[in-house]
Amino acid sequence: MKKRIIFILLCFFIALTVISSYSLWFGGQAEGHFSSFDRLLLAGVTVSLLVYYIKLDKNPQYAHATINTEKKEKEQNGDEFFTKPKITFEDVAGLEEVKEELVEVIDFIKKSEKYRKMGAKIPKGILFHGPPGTGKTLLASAVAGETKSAFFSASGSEFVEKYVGVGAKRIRTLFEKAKKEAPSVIFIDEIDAIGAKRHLDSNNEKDQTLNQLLVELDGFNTDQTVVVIAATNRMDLLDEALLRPGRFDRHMFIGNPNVKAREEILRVHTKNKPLSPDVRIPDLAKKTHGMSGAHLSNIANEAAIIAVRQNENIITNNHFEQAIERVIAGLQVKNPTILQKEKEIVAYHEAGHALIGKILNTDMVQKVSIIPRGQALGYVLHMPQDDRYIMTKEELCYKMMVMLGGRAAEELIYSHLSTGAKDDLKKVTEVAMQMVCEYGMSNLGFLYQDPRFNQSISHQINKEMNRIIDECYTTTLDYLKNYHKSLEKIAKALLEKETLNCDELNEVLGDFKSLEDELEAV
Ligand SMILES: Nc1ncnc2c1ncn2[C@@H]1O[C@H](COP(=O)(O)OP(=O)(O)OP(=O)(O)O)[C@@H](O)[C@H]1O
Ligand SMILES: [Zn+2]
Repeated sequence: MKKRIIFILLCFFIALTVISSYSLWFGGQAEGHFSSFDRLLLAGVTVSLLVYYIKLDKNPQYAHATINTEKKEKEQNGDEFFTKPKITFEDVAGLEEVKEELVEVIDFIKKSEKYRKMGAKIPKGILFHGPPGTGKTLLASAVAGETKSAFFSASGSEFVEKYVGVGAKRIRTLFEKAKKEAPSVIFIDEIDAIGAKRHLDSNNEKDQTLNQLLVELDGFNTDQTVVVIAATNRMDLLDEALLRPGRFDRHMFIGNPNVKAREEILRVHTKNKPLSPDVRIPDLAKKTHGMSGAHLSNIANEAAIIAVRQNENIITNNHFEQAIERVIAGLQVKNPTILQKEKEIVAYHEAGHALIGKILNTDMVQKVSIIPRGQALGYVLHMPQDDRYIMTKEELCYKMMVMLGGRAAEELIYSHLSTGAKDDLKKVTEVAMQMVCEYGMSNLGFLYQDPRFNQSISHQINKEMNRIIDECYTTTLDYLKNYHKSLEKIAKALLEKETLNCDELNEVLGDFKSLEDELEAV
């Protein structure tokens, strides 16, 4: 309203100024009505009004109408997804392994010409998967920031929920725009919203959107530097077509941070905050086991808010304690003492797996961790091995013993059983079943057995499987008893650091001798 009144006034004064000058320029009738002073005054008012009007026009409050039309135009040509982020890898704390993998992609975007000359194809699709709030979005924008690329960010749910019927069209526009602005990074968060498994009988909006996405992924040429990054918390839901080579074929797991990474994340988020000397970031990192980067950034922010509310100009350790309590309450996490006890059990369980692996010298342990991942409370990652087509009976037994190492360690240390070995036991049972029924490696002889067709023998099969598993378990327990000190060492290190890589594990074990080494020594 105000803007309109000023506009009318402005027009009026411009008209008056023109009329007053008319006589001056053309010697007209009006000469007698306007003195030189009047003309000067009129011109002054007009100029002031003009300046005021321009100022109003720039004020967002009054520029609303213009913004709305601009927004509509942007939606039509895909600009609504577009930004040029300033974030770099420095703003992303931890996640070192993922960053290392991404360096290659960054190099490609920066020096795409060099790669193209060699006939190398651009790594097109990258899939970030892992729990929420772990920095997937942050990392994707950092890739754009590091390479000074255009960043197009959209969420899968936007394509199906808000714009029913136009999802496919919007995907097309998004890719067209990104190609035009290349080098560019397209980020599609919550890809599962459009990329979930398709059903044969349906041809709904979602399937059309997904089909369009597949077409676009297949469609771009090698001379266009466009990298597409998608993110999901539910990789298991995705349609296999999306994960095929040439589409999202590079999968990177973005997990919750370990204690060291949590410390770094807290440092990033407290960088510009006034901290009291009693705030010890390493201690805060220890207290926030199992939390994501988003939780930690939330804690830093909450602590600052609490300090302001208490009229203090510096954030103290007490403020952080309160903030952590609030976030924990929000998460409805079990109380910290139970949490600590469970963490210990998980530490011994995972240490058991890793140690049996080392004793038997089976697959090389790449990483041991007590940070929850999916349904598992901890995990041991083995070095990817060459494809094996044949395994000996001994190797199969070793495999089962590594799987049983978790449960055996729990029994040895706590002498009671927990539910934590469910998955291990399932896998062990499968191996034992194959040994008895398919590989002829039991007292039942060489016959291929199918318990579904031969009910009468299923009792004997179960007995054999039990015998094999029991023997493996007893040996595993004996090994752990003999190597008790090493088990303690690994568990303690895990409780302290939460993850151990191959070198760190070897360091913890010191001059460790595997069974093979021992035998050789004899
Ligand atoms: N590694 C990290 N370093 C610094 N800050 C982090 C990190 N991880 C998460 N954060 C903080 O948490 C916020 C949320 O992270 P982000 O949106 O990237 O998570 P996400 O994995 O994409 O989550 P979602 O799966 O819910 O989309 C970030 O804005 C940042 O403040
Ligand atoms: Zn286990």
